[in-house]
Amino acid sequence: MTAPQLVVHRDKELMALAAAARLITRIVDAQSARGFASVVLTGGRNGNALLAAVAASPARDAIDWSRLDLWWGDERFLPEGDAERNDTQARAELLDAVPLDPARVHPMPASGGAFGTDAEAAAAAYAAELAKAASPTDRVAVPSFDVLLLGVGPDTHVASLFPEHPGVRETELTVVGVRGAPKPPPTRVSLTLPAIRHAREVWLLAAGEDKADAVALALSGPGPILAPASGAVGRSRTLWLLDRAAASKIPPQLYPPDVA
Ligand SMILES: O=C(O)[C@H](O)[C@@H](O)[C@H](O)[C@H](O)COP(=O)(O)O
Repeated sequence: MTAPQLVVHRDKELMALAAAARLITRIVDAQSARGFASVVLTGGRNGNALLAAVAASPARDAIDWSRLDLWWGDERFLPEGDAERNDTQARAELLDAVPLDPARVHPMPASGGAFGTDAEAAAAAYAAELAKAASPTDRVAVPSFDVLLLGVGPDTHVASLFPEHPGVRETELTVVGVRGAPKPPPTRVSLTLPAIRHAREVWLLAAGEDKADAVALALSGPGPILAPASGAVGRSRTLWLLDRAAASKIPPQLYPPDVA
């Protein structure tokens, strides 16, 4: 397991711009190497700010949008088109402005659709969609995502995996229904840690003073049950993208780097 890499930017605006540049480059590199790229989006303010910065980037069309697979790490289990849904917000920030192949965009099911209010059935359907896209070499039934983006909650939650809740304890399923989420809305669908950990790279986004305790706790290694963000690690890279405020309580032995 790779040690987390920390990158601290002056403020959340610069963090979003720098993360967008980083994501564009990572997608272009993946497409150049393998002909396509696979990215998992996150909800939340920092995730949306990153998408807005990609949309505004002069380099954005270096990406071949027709060869980009988009998935979601979690979704608020609300009716299709609801303004609070992560995919609704992602479409407004970026997706509706770029020529994606709709067949390669995989929103999580909405409530009131084919699965009614059954979040567990919706989760099982998304797990099946992920499994179909996985390759025989994938040891977990999800594709080898190039980048899996995660916002980090003030309680160290990532996706819809909350401290000491059932979802964060899941070790077999790749997608779960979530009920009673502390962050509204209460019913959600979420990737689990086994699915998250199958990503080549996991990028965690946290900005603002209100995340400083969560960042410091997650990086101190209390284990994923107490701090789900600490369990969100990539196979080849785990990158924390922070602003100074969110990094302000990181233990000194972890950051800033010792300058010889
Ligand atoms: O559905 C959601 O709400 C998100 O997926 C959630 O995991 C979010 O990323 C964090 O709560 C951080 O949100 P902020 O970036 O807005 O603080």
